[in-house]
Amino acid sequence: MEAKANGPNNQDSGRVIHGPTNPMVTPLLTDLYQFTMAYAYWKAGKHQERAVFDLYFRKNPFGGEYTVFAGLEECIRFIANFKFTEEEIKFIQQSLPISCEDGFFDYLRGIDCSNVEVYAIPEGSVVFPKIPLLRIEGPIAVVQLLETPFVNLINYASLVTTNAARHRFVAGKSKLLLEFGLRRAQGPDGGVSASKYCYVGGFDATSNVAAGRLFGIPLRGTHSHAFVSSYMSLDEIIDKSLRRNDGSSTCEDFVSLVQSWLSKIQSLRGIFGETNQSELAAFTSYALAFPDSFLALVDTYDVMRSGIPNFCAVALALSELGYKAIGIRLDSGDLAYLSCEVRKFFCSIEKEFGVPGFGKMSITASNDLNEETLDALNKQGHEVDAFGIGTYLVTCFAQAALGVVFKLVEINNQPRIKLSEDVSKVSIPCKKRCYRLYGKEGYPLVDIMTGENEPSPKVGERILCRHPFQESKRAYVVPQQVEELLRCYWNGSSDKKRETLPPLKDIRDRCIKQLEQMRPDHMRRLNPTPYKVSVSAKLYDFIHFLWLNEAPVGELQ
Ligand SMILES: Nc1ncnc2c1ncn2[C@@H]1O[C@H](COP(=O)(O)OP(=O)(O)OP(=O)(O)O)[C@@H](O)[C@H]1O
Ligand SMILES: O=P(O)(O)OC[C@H]1O[C@H](OP(=O)(O)OP(=O)(O)O)[C@H](O)[C@@H]1O
Ligand SMILES: O=C(O)c1cccnc1
Ligand SMILES: [Mg+2]
Repeated sequence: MEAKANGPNNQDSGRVIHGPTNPMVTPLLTDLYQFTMAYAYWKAGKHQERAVFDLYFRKNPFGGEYTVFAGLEECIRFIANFKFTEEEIKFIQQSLPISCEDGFFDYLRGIDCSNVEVYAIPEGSVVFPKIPLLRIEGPIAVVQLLETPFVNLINYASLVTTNAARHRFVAGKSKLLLEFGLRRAQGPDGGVSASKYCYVGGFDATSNVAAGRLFGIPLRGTHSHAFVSSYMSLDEIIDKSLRRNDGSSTCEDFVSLVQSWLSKIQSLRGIFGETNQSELAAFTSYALAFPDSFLALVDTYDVMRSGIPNFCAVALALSELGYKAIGIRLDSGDLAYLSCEVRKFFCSIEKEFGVPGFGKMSITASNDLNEETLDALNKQGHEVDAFGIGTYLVTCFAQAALGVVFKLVEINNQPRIKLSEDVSKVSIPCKKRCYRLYGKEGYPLVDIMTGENEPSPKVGERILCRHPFQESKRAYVVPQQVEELLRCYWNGSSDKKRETLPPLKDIRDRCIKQLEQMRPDHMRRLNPTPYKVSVSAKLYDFIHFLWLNEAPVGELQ
């Protein structure tokens, strides 16, 4: 699925930067108006003017006070290979008015991103509203064409990474989190991207095999109800033999061994009803196929009256042959109550039959889980070890989009501002530098934006941090650590040093580490404290000077 690499400078420490993961990501994956604007810039002779754009979002998603930034690598892969094919040029020509001059299409033929620079916050970082995630500088016509694909590549990636991180936060560090969303995702790219970015956000594994291959994400899975209901009786099992785990001998009739264990469980536990025999057949058959890693879905008929005794009979038979079953999955019912009942049952079997570790077998839960249900389970008390989460996670059910924007902040070294009746939509002008200032306790305290040529904040030196728009909101900070946020990830064909693209695992590690470093009150689900985002005193004054300059003075009649 990797597109060919054909860009101007697509070497990363000697490695080729491949095209975007999804071959649908081409220079045509943009809005028509980017081409009409590019034409108008060209027609006016303005297309080479040097522009600076900021890519940022305005509000944290899911009612939270943090966001995890993701999608950067795909953006860099895109620009490293940005080049129109002849066929694409023809299509653009057909799509624009016939009056558009041929010279524009010759211009498009020649463009790539060798004059573009991208500064970005490292992927996997915790980020906040208004701070540029990317600062893109280059010829205005080219950078304009990048707006839509960049916003597209970052919006969902950051949203779903944040969603995954929030699920991880509620589930707790010790739980195994499995992403099961492919079937419910918004199309194939939604599915593959979800698997990639849920891993970044702290999930442990995915059921999505394509994502496992593309990104090296661990693959995990159980089995479905169809497997259980496809069996009618134990007679269907033809080859009943199973070699002992140590290879010393073979049990010729594993089915009978399972049945004898089931009788022992029934007599010892005083269970008089019959368990479902087709379910027993399915479990036995699955154990014969995977004796080393037996895990059964136990809720097809009745969890406590059938699924669990059947599972235990198979697991005990396996144990007699030296194998250790993994555990069960629950996919319906009251997951808190059932998981506790199952754990008690496992523990009693461990005691009654003297099978060490039986009580600790893994309990996986699935079925329409989300942050709220995980939270409810925690409050009730449960015995679940692993959660399989699909629909709510990958569709980002609680919030449809992050609302990433791409705004012009400077052209030909002239700062630009976008005004709005809604103050939160006023853009912050100038090519900027951004810093994270850390406090005494090691927590990030505030992010601050300054003009490009202002001196950087210094450790131990007091600096005034101002709310960009509210005059009365300001604070002095003496940082204990200063981290510059924007780093160079793309510098066209220049020799300037740039960051290499880290492996996905490193992006995930960064995300987990940064989330752990946040002050807990920013992270809590109910009424979290907003993290402060500020500007320097100088930038504050400039924003307001420009604002007054650009806003027309009204006239009262
Ligand atoms: N103890 C619990 N506390 C809060 N929510 C729970 C608890 N146990 C399960 N849930 C959630 O309740 C919902 C139950 O859904 P629903 O009633 O549709 O399923 P079900 O009847 O259990 O199973 P089926 O899929 O067979 O219909 C799911 O979203 C599940 O995650
Ligand atoms: O519930 P989600 O978070 O989306 O997790 C994935 C779901 O997909 C599977 O079955 P499916 O939903 O296809 O069938 P089921 O509802 O009958 O279990 C699985 O059993 C989960 O229920
Ligand atoms: O492996 C599983 O149990 C699984 C995979 C996808 C969806 N639901 C369950
Ligand atoms: Mg379901």
